[in-house]
Amino acid sequence: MRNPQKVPLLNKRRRKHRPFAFLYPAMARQWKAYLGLLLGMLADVALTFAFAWFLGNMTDAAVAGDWNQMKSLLPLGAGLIVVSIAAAYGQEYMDTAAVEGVKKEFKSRLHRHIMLLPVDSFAKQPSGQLLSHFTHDIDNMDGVLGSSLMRLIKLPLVTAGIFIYLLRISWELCVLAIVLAPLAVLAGGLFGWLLRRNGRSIHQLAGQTSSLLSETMWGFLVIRSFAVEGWFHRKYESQNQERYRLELKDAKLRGWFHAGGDALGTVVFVGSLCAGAYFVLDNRLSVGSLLTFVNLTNHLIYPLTGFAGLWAGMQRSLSAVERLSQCLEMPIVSDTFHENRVPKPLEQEIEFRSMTFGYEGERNVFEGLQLRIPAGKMTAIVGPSGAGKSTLFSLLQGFYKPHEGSILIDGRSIQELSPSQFRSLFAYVSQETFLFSGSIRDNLLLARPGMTEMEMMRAAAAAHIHAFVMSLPEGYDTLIGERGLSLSGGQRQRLAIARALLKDAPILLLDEATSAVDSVTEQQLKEALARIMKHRTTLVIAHRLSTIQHADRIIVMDQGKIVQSGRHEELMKQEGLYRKLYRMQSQGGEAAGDPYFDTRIV
Ligand SMILES: Nc1ncnc2c1ncn2[C@@H]1O[C@H](COP(=O)(O)OP(=O)(O)OP(=O)(O)O)[C@@H](O)[C@H]1O
Repeated sequence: MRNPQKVPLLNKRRRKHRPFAFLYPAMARQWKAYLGLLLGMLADVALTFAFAWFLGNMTDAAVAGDWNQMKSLLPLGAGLIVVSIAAAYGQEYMDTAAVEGVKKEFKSRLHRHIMLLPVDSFAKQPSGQLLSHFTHDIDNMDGVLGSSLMRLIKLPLVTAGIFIYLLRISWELCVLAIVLAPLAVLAGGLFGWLLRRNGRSIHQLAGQTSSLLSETMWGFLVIRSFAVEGWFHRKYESQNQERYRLELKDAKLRGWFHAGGDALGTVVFVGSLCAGAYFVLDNRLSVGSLLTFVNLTNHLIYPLTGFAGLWAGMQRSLSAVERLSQCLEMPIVSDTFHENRVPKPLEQEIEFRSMTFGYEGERNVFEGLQLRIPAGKMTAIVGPSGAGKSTLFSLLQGFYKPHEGSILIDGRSIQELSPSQFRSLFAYVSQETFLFSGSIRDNLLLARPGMTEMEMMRAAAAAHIHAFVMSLPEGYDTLIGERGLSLSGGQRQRLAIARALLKDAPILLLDEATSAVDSVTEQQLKEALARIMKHRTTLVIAHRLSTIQHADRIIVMDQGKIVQSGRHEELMKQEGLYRKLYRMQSQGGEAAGDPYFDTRIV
C-alpha cells in the first residue's frame, strides 16, 4: 500500500456563486434581529462621536475652569454610559438571534436537501463531505452574518464620519490620514483574495478529513482485521499535516495584514498626535479639540487594523457559503417528502419494456431488456456476480431512471405514479441490513408509524425474532446500539424482515435475505416468507440456488441479458448457465478460473 501523498485540493472548474444573493432570503427572514443590529450599530456610531465630543468639551471646560459647563455636561456623560450599556446588551442578543437564526435555517434546508437528493448524486458524494457541510461550513458562516456583517458596514460609515468630523477640527491633520487610506484598501483587496483562496483549500480538506474519519469509524473492524491501521493513520496524518500547513499559511496572511494595518495605524496616530501638539503650541487648536482628534483617530485606526481580522473571517465564510450553495444547488428528486400510503395489491405484472440503462460514464448494464414479472408470484433472479441483479432492483425502486424504454407496474409507467404511491409499493430487505440506533421498537416503527403492539409482535413472530426479543430484559424497548451492532447478523436480518413485513407493501424485494441465518432459522424464515409471499409479488435475488427451488419462475441473468427462465425442474433439464451454477454450488463452488464463478455461491 502506498503512503498517501499530498491531498489534491482546489477544484479547478468552479461555478460562479454570489454568496450574498444566496444568503439574503434567509437573512431577510430574520429581519427583526438584523433591524435591531442595524439600530444598535447606528447607536454605536452615534456614541463614538458623542463620546469624542463629550471628551473635547469636558477637557476645554476643565482647562478654562468653567465649573458650570462641566456640571451641565455630567448628566449627558451619564446618559451616554447608560445608552452604551443598553446598546452592548441589545447587540449581543440580536447578534445571536441573527446568526443562529440563519444557521438554523441552513441546517434544516441542507438536511432536507440531502434527504431529497437522487440516489446517484448522493452516492457520488462521500458521506464525510456531506457531513462537513454541517460540521464545518455552517459553523464558518459567522463572518458574513450578524455583527460581523454590521461591522463591515459600520467601518466605512465610521471612517467617512470621522473624516468629516476631523476635517472640521483640522484639515491639515486629515490629509495625513487620507493619504494612507487607499493603501489600506489595496492591501485589503490583495490579502482578501489570498485568504479566500486559502480558506477554500481548508474547507475542501476539512471535507476530505471528515470522509476519512467517518470511513475509519465505520470500517474499523475491517481495518483491524486487515491490519491496515498504519496506512489509515498515515493517511490521516498527511491530511492533518496539510491542514496544519494551511492554517499556518492563513495565520501568516492574517499576521502580515494585521502587522501592516498596525503599522499604518501607528503612523497615522503618532503623526497626527505630533502635528496636533504642534498646533496646540501654535494656538491653532484647543487641548480639548486635540483630545477629540486623538480619540477619533483611534477609531480611524481600528478600521485599518481591525478590518484585517474582519476581512479574513469574511473570506473564510464566503468560501464556506460557496460550498454550501454548491450542495444546495444539486438537483433533488422532488420538492416534498413522501409518506407511505396503503396501496392496492398488484393485479397484473411488472414489466421492463425495452429498457436500456448504464451507470454514468460506464458501459450499459442493460440493452433493450424485456422482462415481465407476474403479479402474486415469487420470481427469483439468479446469475453470476455483476450480471445486473441489484441494478434491476434499483431501477425498479426508481433510484435510477432508464436511459431508454420504461418500467410499468400494472400497465402504468412508474413515471406516472406519484412518488408517495410509488414508494409505498415496495418493501425491500437488502443484503446488508441497516438498523438505526435506538430501540427494537423504534426500528420497527419506521416501517409503520402507527402500528399497534399486536401488529408489531405478529410481524416479529413471522420473522422468527419475537421469542428472542422477549428474552431480552427490556423486550422491544432494548437499545440495539449504532447500526444494531449489539445484535448478531442473523438477528439483524430477521428484524429487517419483520420491518419489511410491517410495511405490508404489495411488492416484496428480497436480496439474499436469508444469507445471515443458520440452517434451522433459514427453514423457519422460508416458511414465514412463503406465507407472506402468497399475497404478494415477490422478487428474490438469490445466490444460494437451494433457497429458490420452489420459486414460480427463475430468471437467469448474465451480463445484463436474460439467458434462461423457467421453473427449477425445467431449467435443470436444459443445458445452460443455471445447471452449471447449480452443479458448481452443490460441488462446493470449486470453479477456479470459471468466468461464471460467483465466489458467494459456496
Ligand atoms: N453505483 C455503480 N456505479 C457504477 N457501476 C456500477 C454501480 N453499481 C453496479 N455497477 C456495475 O453494474 C454492473 C451490474 O452490477 P450489479 O450490482 O447490478 O450486479 P449484481 O448481479 O447484483 O452483482 P452481485 O451479485 O455481485 O451483487 C456491474 O458491472 C457493476 O460493476
